[in-house]
Amino acid sequence: MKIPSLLLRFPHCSFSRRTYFPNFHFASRVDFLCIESLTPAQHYQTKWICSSNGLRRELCQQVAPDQQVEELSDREQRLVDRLYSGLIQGHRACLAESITLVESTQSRKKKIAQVLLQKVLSYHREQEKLNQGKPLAFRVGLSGPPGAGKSTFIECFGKMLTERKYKVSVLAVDPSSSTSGGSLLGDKTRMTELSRDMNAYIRPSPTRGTLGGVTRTTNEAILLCEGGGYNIVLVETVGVGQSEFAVADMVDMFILLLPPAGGDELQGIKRGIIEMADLVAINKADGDLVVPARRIQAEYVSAMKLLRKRSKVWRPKVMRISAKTGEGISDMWDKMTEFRDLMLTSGELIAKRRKQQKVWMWNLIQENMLEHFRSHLAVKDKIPLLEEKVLRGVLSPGLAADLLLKAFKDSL
Ligand SMILES: Nc1nc2c(ncn2[C@@H]2O[C@H](COP(=O)(O)OP(=O)(O)OP(=O)(O)O)[C@@H](O)[C@H]2O)c(=O)[nH]1
Repeated sequence: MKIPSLLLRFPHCSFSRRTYFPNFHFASRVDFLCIESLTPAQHYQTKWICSSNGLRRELCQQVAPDQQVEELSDREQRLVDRLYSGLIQGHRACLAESITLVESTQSRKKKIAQVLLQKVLSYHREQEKLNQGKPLAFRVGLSGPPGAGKSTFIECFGKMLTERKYKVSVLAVDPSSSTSGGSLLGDKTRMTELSRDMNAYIRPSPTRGTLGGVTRTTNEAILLCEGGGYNIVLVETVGVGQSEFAVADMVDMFILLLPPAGGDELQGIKRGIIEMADLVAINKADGDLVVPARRIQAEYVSAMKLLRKRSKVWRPKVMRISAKTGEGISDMWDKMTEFRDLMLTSGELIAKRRKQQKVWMWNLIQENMLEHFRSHLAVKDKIPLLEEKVLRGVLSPGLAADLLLKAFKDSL
């Protein structure tokens, strides 16, 4: 294996490079060694990481951008170039068009979208290197039951951030729109003031697709927003389904927004979501609702003490805010930046992002494999027949699955 370049090296550790690369004449002590190699034949980039735990190989990039570019027609290439340059110059129209492209289910458009994404990723890597390896944007997930005040909060919070010279993008994940035909997020006029702000970009939820599809495009939309210079990316979801679990796997910090109501009114909220929250904000702590908000805050503070510790440096916080009056919003941002800084300096943020990349990869594989399986010639025609036999009870589901899987494997 050709190992062309040494990227990182941290001193202070007892670890001999000679152990792993006998042909290399190494300096004696290194803590962490990271070597990247690009093997064009294999079409992927490999990163070798040595630590005191041994040597491991990580797959980093699918394909170098210029290898894919060759496959595009001149017209498609011009489209990629136009979107890319518009995007990195911060044109909102190009960002919107790029997100529409990644949301497309048409195979040619999907291919063009992947080329664009690769270009954006390369740009992203360069920018991160210039930023001393620190992430360019803070990715925040926001979830809460309908009526908790998410739009009111985003409007108030977003305006505060743009006034502080941040560029904010808001992405909505709402797979309910694909199943129920109506969108909980995005349909009505929400965040009217923020949507007029030149330093904010609001993307309503895509109106079709499975949860897997919507989350894939949301992950890609996050990258595009970051490429467009947005340094705060808010991903909003309704906390009554599965989407919030998917969102928690895309962001640096996960926030749960709750109204000052207990028990019955929060039935839809799953316990699991509370466990994922890095910060719980009890909204509407104004007027007559201050007292119930205090009570709910105390309840959550004690409940969260019992939860499993997920970070070495951060204990989830419970705060009271009012999105209507703006009270507590600035303090909440202070807590959020405290979280980001602690996670960054401890290395947990980077580790979390790496893990998320892996989850993302497996989600994509799962989704694509199933699609590939269902449409494969060896099984496509057999599926209706076997399904029907399973429905009539003349064939067990296990045996039907075995038959289909065998037909698929034999054809490989
Ligand atoms: N008193 C008070 N009311 C609030 C506050 N924030 C939101 N509301 C009200 O709560 C209602 C719901 O607010 P939204 O912002 O639409 O809530 P949402 O979570 O976005 O709701 P969905 O769009 O249905 O998911 C509205 O009538 C708001 O005016 C607050 O801080 N205090």
